[in-house]
Amino acid sequence: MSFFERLKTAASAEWRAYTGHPFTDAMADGSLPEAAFRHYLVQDYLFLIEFARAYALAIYKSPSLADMRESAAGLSAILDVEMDLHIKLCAGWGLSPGDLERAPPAVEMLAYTRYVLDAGMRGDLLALKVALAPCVIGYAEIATRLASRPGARAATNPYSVWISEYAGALYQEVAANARAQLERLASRYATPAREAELIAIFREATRLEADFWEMGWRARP
Ligand SMILES: Cc1ncc(CO)c(N)n1
Repeated sequence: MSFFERLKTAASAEWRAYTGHPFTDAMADGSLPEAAFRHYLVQDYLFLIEFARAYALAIYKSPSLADMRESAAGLSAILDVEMDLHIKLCAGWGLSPGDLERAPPAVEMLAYTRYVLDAGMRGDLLALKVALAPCVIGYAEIATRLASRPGARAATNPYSVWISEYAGALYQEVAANARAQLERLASRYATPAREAELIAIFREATRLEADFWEMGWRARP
């Protein structure tokens, strides 16, 4: 079993709660109230700013130049591609990038990003990449599942743009690269003695991902 499969198996309850959250199903069938999505997306913009910092930390923590380049590509995928989706969707509600940056941060956003940054600061690159794994690999898995639902990508679904972005080839490739790098790092740095510590980080980050959906879900009118 691959390292990532072992992490997922060890945190299967948390992984299910995250990847199968009702918020995601409501995006697929278009029934999610706009207010909930909007609250989620504004907080997700703030989240991505902090995640960009986490990728910058991963560059710093990289033992090799190849690792450095991988994290630099991840950083660029956030700053130059993913955030454009948020800017475009929020512009439709009359929100500028400045408005988004000034939004009051929600505790769920703070808890998740602080957790990942802390795991990365006290740990090595593998620990940091384990903390980042639920994010990028999880969204790729969620979007693929949602895209397979009938009507999910239809123009009548207000969330089709979001689903198509994360189910699209570009994001799927970012996730596949992240997964491949995780396996390479695990083969170099994961020891049986470290497995419990790494599983604990993965489980906690996955739980905080589910809490992030829950934050949006609670914002339904
Ligand atoms: C909360 C959260 N997790 C993962 C992703 C994927 O990058 C995102 N944009 N937001």
